[in-house]
Amino acid sequence: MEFIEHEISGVLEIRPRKFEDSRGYFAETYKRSALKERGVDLEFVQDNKSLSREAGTIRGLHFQLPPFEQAKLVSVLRGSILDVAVDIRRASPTFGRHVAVTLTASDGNQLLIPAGFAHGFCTLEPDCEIAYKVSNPYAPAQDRAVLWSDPALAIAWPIALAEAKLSDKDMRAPLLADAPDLF
Ligand SMILES: Cc1cn([C@H]2C[C@H](O)[C@@H](COP(=O)(O)OP(=O)(O)O[C@H]3O[C@H](C)C(=O)[C@H](O)[C@H]3O)O2)c(=O)[nH]c1=O
Repeated sequence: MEFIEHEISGVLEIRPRKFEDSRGYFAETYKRSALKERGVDLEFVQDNKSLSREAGTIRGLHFQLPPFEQAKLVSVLRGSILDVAVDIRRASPTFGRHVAVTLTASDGNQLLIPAGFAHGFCTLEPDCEIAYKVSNPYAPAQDRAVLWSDPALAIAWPIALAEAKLSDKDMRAPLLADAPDLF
């Protein structure tokens, strides 16, 4: 399992080792002890999966407020996504900055996103299926979003505003500067 640091401390790209043979491959895609050895001691309590049928689908930027804040371990089962984590901790020196990493089923790379970050992705091809672990259960009352296309975030999404496919909820999300509840 290889760990790759990115611009914001705590956000880690993970590349599980693939054991390939004539049948295909085997990979350990999550090992608590390996994360703990890397200084990441998280207990994941829920697994999620989503399928997005069209390329250019945006899901996010979502987060849950304390006491149900969620760290996430994101994997791609089919297709490829641009995965984005935005630091929304007001006291953080990297508040409002983001990490964007292309995750693909073929690479098997993952993104570990600490609590205190808003998470979202854009699909890069049709029929993208993602699976992700979260460290707190779903809590609708604490579920929040900030606008994926907020100019202040300067996220280089691979899709024009008018072409993105997203939910009404995500269309109506507030700008980061206007978000009432952050960390
Ligand atoms: C997140 C979640 C949702 N739901 C229900 C609530 C809705 O009726 C339905 C679709 O939910 P939503 O539109 O929020 O799904 P996504 O847009 O994929 O949201 C996710 O997308 C971004 C990328 C994330 O990081 C979050 O984990 C999550 O918010 O599933 C549940 O029952 N449990 C859950 O844990």
